[in-house]
Amino acid sequence: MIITKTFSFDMAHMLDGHDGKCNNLHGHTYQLKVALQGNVCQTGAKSGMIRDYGDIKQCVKMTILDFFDHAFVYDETREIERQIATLLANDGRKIYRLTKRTTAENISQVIFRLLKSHMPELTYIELFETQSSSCIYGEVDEK
Ligand SMILES: Nc1nc2c(c(=O)[nH]1)N=C([C@H](O)[C@H](O)COP(=O)(O)OP(=O)(O)OP(=O)(O)O)CN2
Ligand SMILES: [Zn+2]
Repeated sequence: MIITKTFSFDMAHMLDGHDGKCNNLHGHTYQLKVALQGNVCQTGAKSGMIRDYGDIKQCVKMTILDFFDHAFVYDETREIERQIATLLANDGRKIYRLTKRTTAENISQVIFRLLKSHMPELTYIELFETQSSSCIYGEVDEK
């Protein structure tokens, strides 16, 4: 049995060196689906639940949304992205640093690993960059 919960956040990024429009600074409203698999609790306040949806919400907020929502997420290996991030940070704006390109694939890996350390039942995530483009990343990929 798998339970899922879906979140939304807005994020600015650029794919420096991309051979198309994504070379430019732009943003997306990402949809993040998290999926958890585990034993259903049999007793107490959480009886009948794998994990309380409210607890999942709290965890995703504190671990992901507080950092990514309305942030400029950048690849520290790219000079121009670093310069923009520095400019924004010096003016008190929200930035988040990755050590690689901010593709859906790479962001998914980062998000999965951050969440997994707080929610061991996490099985996979699906990150929608647009309504028609998503990346699924999970335990199978980790092994
Ligand atoms: N495999 C990947 N390809 C692309 C990524 C990515 O993360 N992984 N990212 C981009 C850009 O960020 C771009 O903003 C999104 O590209 P695209 O889907 O082409 O954008 P559209 O606005 O045209 O999306 P529609 O859903 O088709 O309207 C590029 N490629
Ligand atoms: Zn994009």
